[in-house]
Amino acid sequence: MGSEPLLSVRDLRIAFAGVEVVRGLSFDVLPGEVLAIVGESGAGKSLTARALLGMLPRAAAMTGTVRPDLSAARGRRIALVPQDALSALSPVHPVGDQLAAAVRSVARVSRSAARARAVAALEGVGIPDAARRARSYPHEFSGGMRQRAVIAMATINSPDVLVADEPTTALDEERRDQVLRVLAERRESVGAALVLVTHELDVVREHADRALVLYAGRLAELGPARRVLERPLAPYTAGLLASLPQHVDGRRLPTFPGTPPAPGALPPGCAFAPRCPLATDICREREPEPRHTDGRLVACHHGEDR
Ligand SMILES: Nc1ncnc2c1ncn2[C@@H]1O[C@H](COP(=O)(O)OP(=O)(O)OP(=O)(O)O)[C@@H](O)[C@H]1O
Repeated sequence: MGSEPLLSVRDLRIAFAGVEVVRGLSFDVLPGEVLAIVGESGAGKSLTARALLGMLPRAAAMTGTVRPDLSAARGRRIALVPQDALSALSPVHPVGDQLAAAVRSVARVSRSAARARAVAALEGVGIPDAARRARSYPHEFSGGMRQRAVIAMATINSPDVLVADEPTTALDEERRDQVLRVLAERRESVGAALVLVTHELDVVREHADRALVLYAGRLAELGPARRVLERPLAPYTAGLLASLPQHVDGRRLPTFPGTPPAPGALPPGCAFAPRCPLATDICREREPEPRHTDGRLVACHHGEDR
């Protein structure tokens, strides 16, 4: 892993109709790393990932910076592995043609060379009899095969950064493991960094180098995935872990009640304070800024006390 970031996000804010849903996020994506973005539904994971690609919904107002802006090099330097392969693939073209078109969109190569690369890419994600299956349409593929085909598509031009937004939610457990394995293999073979949006902490544990934990559109904790999971410093991370059937260091972690606040109705101070077992007056008054603590960034007034 090199040290110069591939992407630097600074004070990213995303709002809809004047209501901020991503509220001042700063982080880097390092070459070759797997950075997991985790948090509950509505935390701003997808929007953050989409901001990296320059693919925010039209109604979104964004401020802050994502540098460099790779949106014009989408498909070449940065590529998306979407949640739903069916909507990402055209229903009216054979899968192999779509992969070949992706090759030809960035490189001047003959049709037959592009086609050969398409077949090799399908082989690379474990599609059996790839030369024949390249002529099939997406609806003729199983769900797992389709998801592998979009991984082939996203990696076919060897991008620097892959962004995968909950790439396995539509699949059963067995296929989920398969698809994550294929994604990890392909990512490694093209040497891309991967930004992996997920709400599954076992996926983070198995696949990520670093974890960015979001709560209500803000950074709660960012650091080496194993340390964040083994010894969470933000009470929110600890609570997320506790929602899984497991213990950390043999200790039972405290669970927290309630649900995240609606974006337009944030409490004063720390957005997590109403659910937090450690909350004190300062938490209800002032939003904590991320601070360097124990090799990571933690946004909690009591992060160091844990
Ligand atoms: N097009 C949109 N218009 C209005 N609000 C939106 C839009 N897209 C997202 N939001 C809101 O922005 C917030 C963050 O959304 P985002 O999809 O990034 O969350 P998430 O963490 O990825 O959640 P999930 O795990 O459910 O996908 C949510 O409150 C969501 O309702």
